[in-house]
Amino acid sequence: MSELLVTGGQVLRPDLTVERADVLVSQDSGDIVAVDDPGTLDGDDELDASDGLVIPGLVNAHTHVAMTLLRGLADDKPLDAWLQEDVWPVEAELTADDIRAGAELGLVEMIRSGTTALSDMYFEVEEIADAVDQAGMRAVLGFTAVTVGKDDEAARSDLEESLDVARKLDGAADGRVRTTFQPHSLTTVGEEYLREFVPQALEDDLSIHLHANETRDEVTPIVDEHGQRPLAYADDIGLLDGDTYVAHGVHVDDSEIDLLAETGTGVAHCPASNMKLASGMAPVQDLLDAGVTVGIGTDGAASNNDLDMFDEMRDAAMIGKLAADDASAVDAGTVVEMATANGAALLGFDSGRIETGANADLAVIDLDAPHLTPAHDLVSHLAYAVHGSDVRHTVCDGEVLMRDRTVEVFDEQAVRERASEHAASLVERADD
Ligand SMILES: CSC[C@H]1O[C@@H](n2cnc3c(O)ncnc32)[C@H](O)[C@@H]1O
Ligand SMILES: [Zn+2]
Repeated sequence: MSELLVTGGQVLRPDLTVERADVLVSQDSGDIVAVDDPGTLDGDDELDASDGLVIPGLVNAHTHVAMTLLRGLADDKPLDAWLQEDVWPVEAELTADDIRAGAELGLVEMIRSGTTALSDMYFEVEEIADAVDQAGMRAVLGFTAVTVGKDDEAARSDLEESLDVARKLDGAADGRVRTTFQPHSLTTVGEEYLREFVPQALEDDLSIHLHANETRDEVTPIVDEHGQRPLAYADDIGLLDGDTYVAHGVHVDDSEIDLLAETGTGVAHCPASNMKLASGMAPVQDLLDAGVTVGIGTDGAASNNDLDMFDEMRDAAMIGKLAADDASAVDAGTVVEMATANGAALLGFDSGRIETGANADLAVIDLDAPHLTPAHDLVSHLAYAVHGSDVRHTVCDGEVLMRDRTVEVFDEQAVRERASEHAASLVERADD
C-alpha cells in the first residue's frame, strides 16, 4: 500500500475555510484518506506544500482539448463566421494523429495550471481517451454529432458514432474516463435526428452534453421554426434531465432558467469564449439563484485562447457582476465552487473537494509571490489573483502529474514540438 503525504501547507476545505493541515492520499484507491493537523500523518512519499495552498483539482466543464492546434489561428470574429470561415475548413483536414498531438498539448497545459478533470467534445475520441489515460487525468468524453450540411446517411452515421463512442469508452482509463452522447447544438442537429436518437441515449442511461443558447443567432431560428424558446424545444425532445449539461446557456430567459432548474439540467459557463466571440453575458447569478448547477469551462483554445481555469474564474466573476449589474453577484467563493465542486457534480466525479473519502485530485498553489501578497483572503486570491503558472504540484487519482512544476506524465518539450509540427502541417493542408 502506497500513500502520498501533501505536507506543510494550508488547505482549502469544502466550506471554503482555509486551515493549516496535511493531506494523506492513497495511491491504491486514489482517494484522500485523511486531512489532519500538521505533523500527525505519515506517507511513503511526500509533496512539499509549504508556503502553499492545497486546493481541489480544477474541473474544466466544457472544452475541445485538441483545438490547441488552432490557437491564434482566427481571432476577432463572431461565432458563426469564426466557425464557418476559419475553424470548420481547418477541422475538415484534421487526422487522428493531429488530434492526439493537440490533445496532449492541451492536457499538459491543464496539468500545469492545476486542472485535473475536463469535459470534452470532439472527434477521434479514442485518441483523446488514450491521451487522458497517459495524462492520469479524469475526463468526460464524447463524439460530437453534426447533421447540417450532411446527407441522411452521413447524419445518421454521426449520431450512431456518438452513441457507440459513449457506450464503448465509458469506464476507460481505469474508470477515469466517462462519456456523454453529444448532439453539437439545437441548430446543427436536425429535429428528426434528435427525436430519433435522444430516446436511444436515454434508454442506455447515457448522459448528454450539447451547446445551447450560445448566441442570439442560435435562438431566433428555433423560435421562428418551432414557436418555442430553444430550451423548451430541447425539453420537448427529452434532452433536459439530471444527467444533461449544456455548454454556454447565455441567452436564456426566465422560463428557460426555470426549466433548467426543474429538470436538474446543468450549465457549463464559458465566460472567456462568450466575451471573445461577443456571444453575450450569461445570467449566472440568476441561474445559481434558481438552483441550477453551474460549472466553468474554457471552451476550446481557439476561442479563449488558453486553458487556464484561474483566468476563467476571474472572468466568470467579472462578467457575472456586469450581467447582474451588481458587484456582489458571482462572488469569489461562488466562482471557486463553480470551478471545483459544481464542475465535479456536472461531470459525475466524486472530486472537487479536499475531504476524506473524496477522489485524491488536488493542486498546490505557490503563495510565495508578489501578486499574492499580502494574503488577507486566500479565496479572493484564487478567484482574482492566482495564475495557472502559480501551480507547484498537480495530483489526480493519487498520482503525481506535476511535481515542482515539472510535468511527470509527458515529455513536455516533445509534446510541444509535436503539436507545433502538426499545427503547421494542418494549416498548410487547409490552405491548399
Ligand atoms: C465536433 S466538436 C465541437 C465542434 O464545435 C466547434 N466549436 C468550438 N467552439 C464552439 C462554440 O463556442 N460553439 C459552438 N461550436 C464550437 C468545434 O470547432 C467543433 O467543430
Ligand atoms: Zn464548445
